[in-house]
Amino acid sequence: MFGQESLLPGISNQLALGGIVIAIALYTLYHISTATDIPYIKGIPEIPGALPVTGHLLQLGDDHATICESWWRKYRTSVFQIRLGNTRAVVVNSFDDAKRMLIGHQSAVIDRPTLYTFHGIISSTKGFTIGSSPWDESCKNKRKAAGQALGRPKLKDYFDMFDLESYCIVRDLVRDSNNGATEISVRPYIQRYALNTTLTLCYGIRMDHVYDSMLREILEVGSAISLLRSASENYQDYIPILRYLPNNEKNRRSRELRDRRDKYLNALLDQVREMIKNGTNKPCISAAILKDQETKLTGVEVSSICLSLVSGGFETIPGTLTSCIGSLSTPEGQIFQEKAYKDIKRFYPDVRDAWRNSFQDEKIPYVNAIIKEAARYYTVSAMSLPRKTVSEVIWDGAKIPAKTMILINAQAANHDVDHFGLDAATFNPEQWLTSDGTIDPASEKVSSGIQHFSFGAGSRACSGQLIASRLLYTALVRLICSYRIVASEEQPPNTDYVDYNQFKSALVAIPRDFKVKLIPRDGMDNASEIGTLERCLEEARMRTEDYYKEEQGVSI
Ligand code: HEM
Repeated sequence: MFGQESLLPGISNQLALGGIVIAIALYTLYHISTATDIPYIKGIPEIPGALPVTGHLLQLGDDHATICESWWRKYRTSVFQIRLGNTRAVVVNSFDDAKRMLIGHQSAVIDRPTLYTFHGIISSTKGFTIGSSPWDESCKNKRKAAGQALGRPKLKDYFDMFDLESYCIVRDLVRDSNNGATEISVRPYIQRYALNTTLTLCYGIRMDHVYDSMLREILEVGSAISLLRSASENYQDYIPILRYLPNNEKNRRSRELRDRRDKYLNALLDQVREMIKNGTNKPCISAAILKDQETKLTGVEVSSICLSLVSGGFETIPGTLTSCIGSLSTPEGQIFQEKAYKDIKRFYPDVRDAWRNSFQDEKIPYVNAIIKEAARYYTVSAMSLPRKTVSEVIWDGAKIPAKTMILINAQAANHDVDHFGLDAATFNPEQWLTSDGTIDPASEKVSSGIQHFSFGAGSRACSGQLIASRLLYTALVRLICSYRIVASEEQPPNTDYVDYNQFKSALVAIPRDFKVKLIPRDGMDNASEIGTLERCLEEARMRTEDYYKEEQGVSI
C-alpha cells in the first residue's frame, strides 16, 4: 500500500510535467508557426482565418487582387493586414486610400521588399531591376538614369523608332491577314512592338520577325520569371522551411531561367561593344554608358537599367493594348472605334497626316480617352509592385512600422465604384470626355492628379509611363485608321476585367488568346480614299528605310 501511495503522486507529477512540456512545445510551435517579420499592427484590422505557417496564403489563392477586393467589401475596410506566411503585409484597396498611401506617405513607402527567390537566386548575377530594387544610392542612380532616358524631352529622339515599329505592326498584319481576309491574333505583333522599342532604346538592336528565336526567348524567360515573383507561385519566399526541401524544383528552375537570361543579356551587351568597336552602334543607353568613362554607374547597374526597361514594357504594353483591341472589337467597342476614327479625321482630314503625326503628339481626345480607359479597366499589374515602408506611417491613429510590406490593390482602386461610379466595371472611354468630345482638364477624374493606378503613383511610380502612352497612342491611331476591328465569332475576346487574364498569379496579366477580323477602311466612306493604306505604308517604309537598313539583329 505504502509503495502504491507513494507512486501515484510521482506518476501524476510526471503526467503534469509531461502536460506542461507538451503545452509549452505546442505554444512554442504555434508561436513559431504564426510569427511574422513585423508583429500584429494594432488599429489595422486583420482578415480572420489565417492559418499557422501559411497565414492567408491559401485563402488568397491565385488571384490576390480579386480576393482582397472581396475582403474589402465583406469586412467593410479598405485597408487591412494579412499574413503571407511569415511576412505581414498591409493591403490598400480603395482609390482614396491608395492615393493617400502612395502620395500622402510617398517618402515613407519608397522602398521595395526583397524576396528569396527573385532577389537571392534570379537576380544574383545581373543585379535587381529598378522596380525590384530596395531604395538605396544605387537605386537612386538607376532611377535617375532611367528617368532621363524615358523623360518627355527625350521622346523626340525616339520618333524614328516609334514610326518604324508601329509601321511594322500594320505592315505585317496586312500581310499575315491577307489584308483582312483571315482572322488574326494581334498579340504577337504587339509583343514585338514593345520589345523592339525597349531593345532599341537600351541596345540599339531590334528584331524584324515576329517569331524571331531571340525575341521569343526573351519573352518566354521574362514571363517565366514574372511568374516566379508572384507570392502564389512561390511559397518558399514566405515559408522559409520550403527552401530546404530536397530537389528544390523552384531553385532549379530559377537558376535555369537566370542562366538563360544572362546568356541573352550578355549577347546583347557584347553586340553593343562590337558595334562600338566597328563604329556602327546606334545611340542607345548602354552605348552611351559604356562609352562614358565618367559615368558613376557600374556594369551591373547598366545591365540592371536595361533589364528594367526591357522587362518594364514587354508584357505591360501588350497586355494593355491587346486587351484594348479586344474591347474595341466587340459590338459596343465598334461604336467607340467609329467615334475615334471620326475624331482622328477631325484633326487630320487626310489619313496620311494622321500617320505622319501619330508618333509626334497625342492630341486626339477620343484616342487618349480610349488609352486611359484601357489602362484603368485592364489593370495589367493588378497588385502593382510591392512597396515597403522605410519609416513609420501613422494611419488613422495606427502605427505601421518601418519595414512593413505595403500592397496596393490597383485593380480594386481602378474599379472603385465610389470614385468611378456604378459603371466602374464597364469599359467606357467616354467617362474621360466632356459632352463636346474633349478631355475635360477640370473634371474630378482628370484634375485629381491621379486618373488611375495602373502606373502606380508617387515616389516609385512607373518610369516608363510617358513612353508607354505614346506607344499605345501611335499604334492605336494607325490601326484604327487602317481597319475596322471586329471580334472573331469562333474565338472572341474575353473582356471581363478579371477573367481576360489567363495567368492570374503572374505579376503582369497575359490576356487569353483571341482573334479579330480586320476590315480595311480604304474607300469605305469615300471612293477617293482607295489605296490610302498602301500609300501610308509606303511613306512610312521610305521614312524609316535608313533606320531599317542598318538594323542589327543578334543571335544567341
Ligand atoms: C502599359 C504599360 C505599363 C504599365 C501598366 C506599367 C506599370 C508599372 C507599375 C504598376 C509600376 C510600379 C509602380 C509603383 O510602385 O507605384 C511600374 C514601375 C516601373 N516601370 Fe512600368 N509600366 C508600363 C510600361 C513601362 C515601360 C514601357 C517601361 C520602360 C521602358 C517601364 C519601366 C518601369 C520601371 C523602370 C519601373 C520601376 C520604378 C521604380 O521602382 O522606381 N514601365 N510600372
